[in-house]
Amino acid sequence: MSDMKTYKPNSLLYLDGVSVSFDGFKALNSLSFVVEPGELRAIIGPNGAGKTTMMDIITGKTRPDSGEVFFNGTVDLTTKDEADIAQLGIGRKFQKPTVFESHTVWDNLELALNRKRGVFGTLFYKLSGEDKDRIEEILATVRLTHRKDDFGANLSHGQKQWLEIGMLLAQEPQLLLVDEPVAGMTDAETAETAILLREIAKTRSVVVVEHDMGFIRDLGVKVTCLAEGSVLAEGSIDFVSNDPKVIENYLGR
Ligand SMILES: Nc1ncnc2c1ncn2[C@@H]1O[C@H](COP(=O)(O)OP(=O)(O)OP(=O)(O)O)[C@@H](O)[C@H]1O
Repeated sequence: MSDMKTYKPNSLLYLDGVSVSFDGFKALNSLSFVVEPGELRAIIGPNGAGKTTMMDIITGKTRPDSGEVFFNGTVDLTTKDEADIAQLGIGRKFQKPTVFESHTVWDNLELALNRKRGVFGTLFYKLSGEDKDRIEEILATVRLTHRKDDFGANLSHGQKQWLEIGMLLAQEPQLLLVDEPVAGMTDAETAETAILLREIAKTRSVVVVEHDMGFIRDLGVKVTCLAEGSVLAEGSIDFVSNDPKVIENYLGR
């Protein structure tokens, strides 16, 4: 029993019975789910279901009142602060893009690469060939090679979102949490984002929260539907979207 408490086999992210209340309101109510290494997971659910709170718990912004949160099978995230958790390899992309508008796409990525090194590393830092290769690789992944010399300000909304995903990739997270990436994107950008996230999930795990059901369908991965702070249904998009509880609480609204 005690072994089970400290080792969660074959999980990159493990939540069990996580609850948190704000002024007596249960934002999370015994939330449990597991993300495997290399998995891309989609999270859906109505407004107020607890999706943002769930990400706040994983990243150490909010502490659960009860429940277990483990990273990589053994690391108890409830004992770590936000900086520790980022350092452990959990990256979070908020809904609004926050790229440096007066810097070029390339410089944004270079800055993100430097951030990983910390102050001391940056002091004696000169861009190595290896770093340049990594930036080129990230540019290709986030579809911005042709825009590398353009200022952040001149990118489309979708391209800003991709650049920010690229900036997170520069920090080599093992787990990437992405909040509503396609809100405000064109249809073409939305379709491309599904492909892009699938590519990214070949080398790390990704958890993506979205309301856009067409996009979720394009992802073609396991879906977890939250409602009232816990899991309502989980499985393929067809399974989840045909669940009467999901229709009643979310899709049919
Ligand atoms: N810091 C807080 N203080 C008080 N209430 C909060 C706090 N954070 C979240 N809540 C409440 O908890 C509930 C869950 O909110 P949460 O933002 O996690 O839902 P969500 O699924 O992300 O919704 P949305 O799709 O609208 O982003 C909401 O009713 C919200 O008002």
